[in-house]
Amino acid sequence: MELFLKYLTQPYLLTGILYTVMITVGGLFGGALMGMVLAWMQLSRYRVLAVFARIYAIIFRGTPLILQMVFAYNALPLIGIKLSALEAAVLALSFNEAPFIAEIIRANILGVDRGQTSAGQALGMRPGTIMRRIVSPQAFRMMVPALGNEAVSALKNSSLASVISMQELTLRSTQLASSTFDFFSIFFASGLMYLVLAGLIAVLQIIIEIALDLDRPKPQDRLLSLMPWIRREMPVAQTASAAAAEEGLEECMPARLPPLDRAARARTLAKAKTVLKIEGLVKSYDTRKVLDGVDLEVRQGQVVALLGPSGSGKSTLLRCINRLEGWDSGTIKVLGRHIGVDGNGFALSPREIADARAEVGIGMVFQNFNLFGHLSARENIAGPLRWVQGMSAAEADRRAMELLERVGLTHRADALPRHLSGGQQQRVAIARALAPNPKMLLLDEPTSALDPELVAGVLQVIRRLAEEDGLTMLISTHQIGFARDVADRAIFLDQGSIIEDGRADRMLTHPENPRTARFLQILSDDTPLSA
Ligand SMILES: Nc1ncnc2c1ncn2[C@@H]1O[C@H](COP(=O)(O)OP(=O)(O)OP(=O)(O)O)[C@@H](O)[C@H]1O
Repeated sequence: MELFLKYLTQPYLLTGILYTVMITVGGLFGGALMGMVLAWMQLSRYRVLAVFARIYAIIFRGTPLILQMVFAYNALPLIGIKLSALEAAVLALSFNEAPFIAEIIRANILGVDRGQTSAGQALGMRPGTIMRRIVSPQAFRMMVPALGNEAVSALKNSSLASVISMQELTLRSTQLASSTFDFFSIFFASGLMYLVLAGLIAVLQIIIEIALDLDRPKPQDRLLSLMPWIRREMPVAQTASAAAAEEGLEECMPARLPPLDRAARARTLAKAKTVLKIEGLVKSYDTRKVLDGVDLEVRQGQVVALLGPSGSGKSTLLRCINRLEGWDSGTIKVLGRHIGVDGNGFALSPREIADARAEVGIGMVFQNFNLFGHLSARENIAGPLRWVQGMSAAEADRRAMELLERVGLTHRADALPRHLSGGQQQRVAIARALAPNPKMLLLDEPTSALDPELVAGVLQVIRRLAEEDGLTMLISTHQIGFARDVADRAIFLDQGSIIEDGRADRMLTHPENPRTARFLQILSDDTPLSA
């Protein structure tokens, strides 16, 4: 025991720890930098970069680190690169760690829901902004445990540097043991030192996880959770009316509003300019045609309900308009401008498409809300205003609160999306889409992911946009009553083609095409007709 304690505090071993830490930290730092580059290459749309990254991974994951260290220390001098033992160890460990860290980064980036990227694109964010502001913060939170494992593994691998005479902890323990023959005490002490270092990594990992935890309890709650014997005062259960007020529904659910003055709207719309013009749009996935020659013209202020059976191509059509999808042939012009193609007919880069989206101004609301999961309701709105429109923080914040007030959610401004109900999330998503004052709003089944009691609040918000703002809207919906009351025009899509197009109130009560009639009949059997 005495000997063990002596070795535990011996300067010779303690300085060995210092080298071990230097190799580990250097290797991890270099590995992380190279790993980021490799991950970027693998995710790049340029296939050749991905191939290079793969070849690198095969070589450095497939050969032992000990050989790589020997190569860096003994072989590199042959081509004029002379490194100290420390430099060679750090270099080899960096090259060895890089493909493992790259895979951790890549897996977690791919693990972020695709809808987050679509929402960023629809808001006009450039690919770099989406990666930096939306994807990376979410991916990093998920990759911390795996990076912690990698750090412990690098710590243990640093002991292989003893093979190139690096004076780290393992080599010094071995040297000491061979001169004193006190193997047990020395290796026991050195093992304990490795354990302490690994423990420090685990503590650091926990601290980072707590710091990044969006749901972390307030400090006083955390203290209380360590003392389960202390009984906490619990909030009294909500009454139904309090729950409704919390939902913001009271304000959003007045008695059903009177129908639109269709004659007046028709007169205004007849004079309005064309906002959207689609000609001969054809889109296929593999060999299957999903849109088959769609022609459509929408005027400013017009509210168009897009109806059709599941799989008829409604979402695809909306995504094409915003260039979230490419297509095979045909043209789409928004306010006279092609999104995705320059004046000479050449395809734009993703960055140029993002700028075009932001300039043209098309808002998009998704079926699954696609709020940015790591940002509060307020930041979901204010963030894109700062990053895309270049607004000041104060101005963006003011606009966010103004819009949250419009959708009845100022009291939930600082809540994370996952702490909001589906209806509240969709209302925040609508506020976010409205924030940059879009010329046109595309809504892709905005209520289909909601519980029935939350649908009305969202529909009322949309209806106000039509009536009070005169916003041009294209809404894919199965809410026939809502479409009949709010839309000026209804379009029925079947197998990628528009088979009926007319005044919403007429078409939805007296459809001409038998397939429209059958579809409406099925819906009316299943769902209540009014919003
Ligand atoms: N990324 C994709 N890859 C392959 N096929 C796809 C893809 N996205 C959609 N599809 C197919 O295209 C067809 C049209 O899909 P779309 O989502 O546009 O229909 P929809 O009318 O919006 O349906 P729903 O009402 O169920 O949302 C469907 O058959 C769907 O399976």
